[in-house]
Amino acid sequence: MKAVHFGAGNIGRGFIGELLFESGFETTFIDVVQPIIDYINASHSYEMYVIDNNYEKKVIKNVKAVSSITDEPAAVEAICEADIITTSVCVDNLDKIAPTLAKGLKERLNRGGSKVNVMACENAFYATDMLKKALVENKKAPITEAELDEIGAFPNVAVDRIALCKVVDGVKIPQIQSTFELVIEKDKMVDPTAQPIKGAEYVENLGMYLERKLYVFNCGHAATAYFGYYNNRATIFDALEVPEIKADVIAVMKESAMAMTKKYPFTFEELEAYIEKIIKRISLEELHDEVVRVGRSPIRKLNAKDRLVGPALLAEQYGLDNSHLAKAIAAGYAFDCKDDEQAVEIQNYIAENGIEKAVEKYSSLTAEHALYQKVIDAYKALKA
Ligand SMILES: NC(=O)c1ccc[n+]([C@@H]2O[C@H](COP(=O)([O-])OP(=O)(O)OC[C@H]3O[C@@H](n4cnc5c(N)ncnc54)[C@H](O)[C@@H]3O)[C@@H](O)[C@H]2O)c1
Ligand SMILES: O=P(O)(O)OC[C@@H](O)[C@@H](O)[C@H](O)[C@H](O)CO
Repeated sequence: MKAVHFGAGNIGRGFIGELLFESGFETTFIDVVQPIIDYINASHSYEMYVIDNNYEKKVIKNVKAVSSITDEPAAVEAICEADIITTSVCVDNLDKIAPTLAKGLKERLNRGGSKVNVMACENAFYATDMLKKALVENKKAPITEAELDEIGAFPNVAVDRIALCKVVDGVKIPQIQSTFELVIEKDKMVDPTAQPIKGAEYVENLGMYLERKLYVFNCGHAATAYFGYYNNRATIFDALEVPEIKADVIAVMKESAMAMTKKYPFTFEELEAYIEKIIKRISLEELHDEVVRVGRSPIRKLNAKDRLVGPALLAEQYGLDNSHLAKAIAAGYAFDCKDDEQAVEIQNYIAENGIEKAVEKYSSLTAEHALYQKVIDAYKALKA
């Protein structure tokens, strides 16, 4: 069995690549970073380490890598031959992989190939749907929605594993936490009874798992990163060592959890137990997970559908308290990390246009939302 995975980064190699290997796939990674491609091809294997298991070394075999920049025909060929196609490139890059993927799927269709599952393993609100939209909208390799439906199936996915890396000789080597969850939208698969990736869960009600992951876990994680950054803490562990930050983060997660209980059949007690488990996982000292990694790409994270504004709006819709979420969003707007392109863009925009216009532009909030003024007030309080 053959797999194609776009993005040989922390999650690509440290999570999806491992599960594909354990499930018997021969995986072709498609990436744009030549040193990673060369490293994988040197031995057709790669190493990864399990942080919370005494850095146990795992070797993942039966892999190769191709560059979509210098060898797109090889990428297209791999897509034509694949039994499954996955991605983990960050949703901001889905439009960049779309032309190569579209070219491959169109060629597969022209050759009369079989229908293939395509899944975007990204932290976002229904990332596979976003990928499908990017495929249809890409101008370089036109493909219609009808053609996509003829050659592919597009299940959404919830993806959970803390995957970091250590740089050795210029190559990022994945360092992962043992706990993981990969939840797949069963009814959208080519064959809803098949379970091609071992270790994954196949469910009919993905929404509740996806939103719990993004709106509770990633929500609390991002809040920790932004509060921590504001308070000059380097890592998530350091941030959660500060009792006030920890209390605020738990309050943020509970506001989000309360909204989840209105939308889905979760009890608040279940979600409290989930929050406790997540706080334990993210505050493991050995992770050395930097607040700048967890807070990265704030334009993406402050989007109305993403992990902070998404649950805050949901809480508002149900008439629930979202004041701690508003404070976390404000801290996101205060994230002035110079090494993060998106943070620099937001800071420049705020400097030129003010926080009000920034909140309108990046979070699509207007004075019609009660949340709008709460975020602005919280931001001004932070800056006072
Ligand atoms: N790291 C985690 O703990 C974690 C956990 C769950 C989900 N995720 C999600 O997984 C995705 C990837 O995160 P990551 O931490 O692995 O990031 P990463 O930066 O380590 O990996 C991204 C990879 O994508 C590659 N890439 C970028 N643009 C590309 C393009 N146009 N074509 C091909 N490859 C391209 C990069 O070179 C890199 O190797 C994100 O959506 C993230 O939200 C991450
Ligand atoms: O990957 P991002 O940038 O969407 O979010 C940063 C972290 O919250 C994220 O990578 C978590 O570590 C991961 O989602 C855990 O499963």
